Amino acid sequence: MTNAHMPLTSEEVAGRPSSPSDVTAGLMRGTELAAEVVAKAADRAQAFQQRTGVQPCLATVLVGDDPASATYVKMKQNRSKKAGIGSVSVVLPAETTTDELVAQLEKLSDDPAVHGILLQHPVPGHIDERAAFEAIDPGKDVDGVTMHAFAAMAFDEPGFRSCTPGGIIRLLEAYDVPLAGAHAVVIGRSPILGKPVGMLLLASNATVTYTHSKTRDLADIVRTADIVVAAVGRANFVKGSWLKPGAVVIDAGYNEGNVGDVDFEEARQVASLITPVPGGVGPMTIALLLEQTVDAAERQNETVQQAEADLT
Ligand SMILES: Nc1nc2c(c(=O)[nH]1)N[C@@H](CN(C=O)c1ccc(C(=O)N[C@@H](CCC(=O)O)C(=O)O)cc1)CN2
Repeated sequence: MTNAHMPLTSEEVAGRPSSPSDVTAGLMRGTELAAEVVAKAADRAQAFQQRTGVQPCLATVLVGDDPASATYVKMKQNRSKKAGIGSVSVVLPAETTTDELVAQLEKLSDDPAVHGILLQHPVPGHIDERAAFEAIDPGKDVDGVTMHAFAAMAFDEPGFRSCTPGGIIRLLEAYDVPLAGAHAVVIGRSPILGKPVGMLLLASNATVTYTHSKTRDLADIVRTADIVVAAVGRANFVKGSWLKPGAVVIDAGYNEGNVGDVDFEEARQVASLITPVPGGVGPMTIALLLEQTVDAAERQNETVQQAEADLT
């Protein structure tokens, strides 16, 4: 672990009051780790462009006018640009049909100038989101949302990881959190977060318990966890009293107003390490997206080179 990954004490958290009697968790600083990941991706993007004359390119697809989704897409485009990654923006009206969206994603999948595709979740309710995700070429699924990516995560095979889950694992590794044999409790079972993060933890030999809105005695189960991943989508849902002293708490919530799924003030007095919101998991999501876009460009270029070599 580099100095940049040393946990912050509460005293270092700008704007947060602390008292000498506080027993507080160290902070897992996603912003700093994400900056390192993005800097490396930017170097690779530049080297790729110098070598091939082609700029790695991410296509973002936004359906409808949800302001939060529009903000996240803008953040992804801005950070791509800063990292020397090109972006193509597709914005579709809220009344877009599943067939129209699928056609658009297939078109981007066939476009050799596009290396990665991101469909912003959630799409409007009338759209079959699974059908839309599956229209993304698995080789361009840099957001790790296709069944192909999920199977690769489940079988611990190389492939693109779902970005938030992949970012969470990188944070745990950077802070030397032992995963093998640890009991990880995942709260939430969404296809982009809860389900894949459990698969990745399992691949790292953690013992994983999935919980969700219908789980009985949730607090009692959470209290047995060495690692808690809160991905439930409800602001301040996880209370300090639910935590085992010394637990590592990953708050993957992104509720309105930059509020996480964990009651931070309570949890930090019980946990050993905790991700803040903002500044924890969120920045890692975008960092993984950019890193995987460069991976995709490199892999696609190798495939083209190989095909050309096979022809000669
Ligand atoms: N196709 C996808 N859709 C969605 C994903 C995803 O990974 N793929 N994740 C979420 C939202 N999300 C990205 O889309 C996201 C949410 C929050 C952040 C973030 O960095 N938040 C900051 C605070 C915001 C700010 O700086 O203004 C933080 O936590 O520090 C990034 C990405 C749903 N949809």
